[in-house]
Amino acid sequence: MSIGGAKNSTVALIPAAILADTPVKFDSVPDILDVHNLMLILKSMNVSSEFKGDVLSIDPTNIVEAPLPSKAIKSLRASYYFMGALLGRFQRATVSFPGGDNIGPRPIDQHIKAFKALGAEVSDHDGTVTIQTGPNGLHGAQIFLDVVSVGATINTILASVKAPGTTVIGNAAKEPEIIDIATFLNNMGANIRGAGTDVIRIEGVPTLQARNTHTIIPDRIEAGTYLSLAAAVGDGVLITNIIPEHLEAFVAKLEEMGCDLTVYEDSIYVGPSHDLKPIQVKVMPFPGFATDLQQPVTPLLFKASGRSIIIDTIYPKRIKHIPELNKLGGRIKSEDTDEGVIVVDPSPHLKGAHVDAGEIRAGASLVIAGLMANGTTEISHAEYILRGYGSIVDKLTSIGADVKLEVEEKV
Ligand SMILES: CC(=O)N[C@H]1[C@@H](OP(=O)(O)OP(=O)(O)OC[C@H]2O[C@@H](n3ccc(=O)[nH]c3=O)[C@H](O)[C@@H]2O)O[C@H](CO)[C@@H](O)[C@@H]1O
Ligand SMILES: C=C(OP(=O)(O)O)C(=O)O
Repeated sequence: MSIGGAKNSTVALIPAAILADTPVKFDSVPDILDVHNLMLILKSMNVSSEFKGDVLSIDPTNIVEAPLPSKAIKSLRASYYFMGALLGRFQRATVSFPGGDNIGPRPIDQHIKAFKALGAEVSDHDGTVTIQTGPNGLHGAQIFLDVVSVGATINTILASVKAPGTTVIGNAAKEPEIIDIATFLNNMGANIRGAGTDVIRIEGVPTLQARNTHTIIPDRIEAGTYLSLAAAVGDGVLITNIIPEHLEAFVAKLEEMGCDLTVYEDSIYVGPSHDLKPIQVKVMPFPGFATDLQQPVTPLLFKASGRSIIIDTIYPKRIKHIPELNKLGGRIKSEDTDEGVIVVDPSPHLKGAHVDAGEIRAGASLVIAGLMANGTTEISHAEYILRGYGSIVDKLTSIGADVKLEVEEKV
């Protein structure tokens, strides 16, 4: 089975495309709902886009300022990248407050702090954020983020990449997706240094022009999800198109449990698991164990010989999967919802049931547990899963799972 392009890169690259003065092309684009919703948002600005195979072509050369469709904006978190991208393009932006999955509070104060430092005025009325600049537009600035935020780091890059002067982002997030966005922009003529470290320096440039197709990095969260699935129920599965360096913390934990993994240059083989040990996982910003993988790893912990503990320091309220997994026979509880402590006890007798996805990664954990369980599991609100797992039915079928999608709804 092969991993697709990273959702969290793609959903930033598409808004970033409107900064270009030429058409832009991406390949290795995952066929996920978030991409289709972003294409609707582009259309509302007269930006044409075409998605064929795994190539997405975007032509922003006739872009106009227009109200953005609020249903599409609310369907995904990453619509906040239009704040930074529109600011970079037009020196102003009006975007409704982004949606995204319910995984606890998700403030955007650090994004706003950065826009203000770059010279913008920001106001928020009835869920719509209006960002304006004076006659001189944006300018470079020194910004130190109070919390390590992927979204605020990328949004600051988008807003400042064409702003005259030097911008320095301190305490920047180091996720691989940030490097991917910087690579795309630098290949168009941007001057961004330090992406992937916690200090990023940007010299503003007047124009960005695409000269080649940008290949999106593989999705490390999709990869981690299928690694967990393969370790939990597989009889030997090879997962290809992986950058193992992006999954070191995750792979280390699976090895600590006793999973049988062989890591190659760009693929990982997962052998059948026997005698798994419990683990303690503390979620951290990259290169730590990703919060987006705490739910997908949980069903695997059911197979361990003792109690495992997960502490989600990033989203302590990311617990929508718990009651649903328990309906399948899981034995999980959230002990301290302020600290994000989740306790997972051995749960060897899973039984199919009707459960609700609730959000993307909770949904992914239910798919894994459903495949581990005896009998049939029916997952409602599967559209959350389709937000981020391209061709999931085909991929699961290719490794022998019996899965079907009954109704394909948009979020
Ligand atoms: C589209 C996308 O890339 N989504 C990912 C991104 O979300 P997102 O970019 O929204 O997450 P952040 O990295 O910004 O959030 C990290 C932490 O900082 C806090 N925070 C963030 C911004 C802010 O202005 N103020 C603030 O307090 C958040 O509440 C959270 O506790 O990174 C998360 C953390 O790896 C992942 O779970 C999401 O899958
Ligand atoms: C929470 C996630 O996505 P988003 O930030 O797009 O809601 C995720 O991918 O796990």
